[in-house]
Amino acid sequence: MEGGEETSLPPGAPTSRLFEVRHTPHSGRAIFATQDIPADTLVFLGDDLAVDVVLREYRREVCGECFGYDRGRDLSVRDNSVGFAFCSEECRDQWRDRVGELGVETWTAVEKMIKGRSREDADMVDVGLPRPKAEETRIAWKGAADQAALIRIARSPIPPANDSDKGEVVEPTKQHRKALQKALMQPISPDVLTFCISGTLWKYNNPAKWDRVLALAQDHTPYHSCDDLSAFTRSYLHMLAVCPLPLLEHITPETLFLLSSRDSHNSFGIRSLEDDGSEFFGYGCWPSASYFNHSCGPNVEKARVGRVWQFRAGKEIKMGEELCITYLSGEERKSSRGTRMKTLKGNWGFECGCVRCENV
Ligand SMILES: C[S@@+](CC[C@H](N)C(=O)[O-])C[C@H]1O[C@@H](n2cnc3c(N)ncnc32)[C@H](O)[C@@H]1O
Repeated sequence: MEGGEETSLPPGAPTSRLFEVRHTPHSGRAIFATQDIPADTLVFLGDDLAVDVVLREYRREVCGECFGYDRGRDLSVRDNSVGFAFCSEECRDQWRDRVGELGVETWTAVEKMIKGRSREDADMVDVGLPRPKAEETRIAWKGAADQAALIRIARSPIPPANDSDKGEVVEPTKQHRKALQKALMQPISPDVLTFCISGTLWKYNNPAKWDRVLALAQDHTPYHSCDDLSAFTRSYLHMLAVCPLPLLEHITPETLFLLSSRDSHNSFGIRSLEDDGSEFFGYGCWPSASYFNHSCGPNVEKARVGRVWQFRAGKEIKMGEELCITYLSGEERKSSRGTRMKTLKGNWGFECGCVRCENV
């Protein structure tokens, strides 16, 4: 939304006596100081993590709940059935409470599928390939729909013969079971699958908060490449093939696409807390924290403490000034204007209009 015509606060936007969210002509919604803010003031805590991915290669070393990490050592509390490790029993219990009984069942079913494979398929890294356009994306999801319909029937419970309220029941046949087997034989992309499961479970557990995700800035072409898009449609079918039955109606192309389209321009990297964040463990989407725009000369510093982002004034901020963080990683911040512009355009899809870039 551009042009300042919209005045209402989007659901889930951050609120504070220190700042307000307003529309800007060129960079969407942004956060502006409503009073002078002294340096080092804690301006906001973002604690509403909605979707998170701990990359498969870090699952033994990074706590599934608080993202704690001990220099690459395997964590002490392993929950092999769900495929996560935790730094303490407390973290494991919190994780189980958060995902709920259906969540635990889901992760268990998915882990069983991944472990049953002779070879784990790696997620592709495909930076720089052409992104599938909206029409290609629509066609790919439509292509998955026919197989999805067969899998749903293969997994539908058959009501007892004397059940008078049968409705339109299609009995599963060989064709339906074959579609399910075919889906299971497709390569698994564990990190894409994790993203899809995490988001679907969050939506299932927090239906009233879904509008906070929908309110975020969206990317209409969120898939990095055709391979990435295909990893999502395969993950959709994998989920339909193994997730517990009560979750099936919640696993839809619409939900998975909306998750990607909002995550794309709003996710934060989950990185190591030391070494300038050199280890990239995964990423997550915190809707309230997604209203900070980027500046190449930011006045707000962000730091992750467990599952929470702390935002602090990095310098004195005057009333009316925009509060900005940087989206660039350590090394990227030191690069030239041209390189920064290219990185921001490639990763976040915008031409940086920050004061540092404009003043060159
Ligand atoms: C995490 S969101 C920030 C909040 C966003 N402005 C909104 O309305 O929801 C990131 C998006 O904000 C916009 N944005 C952030 N920083 C910007 C900047 N320095 N120049 C131009 N656009 C920017 C881009 O559209 C970017 O993809």
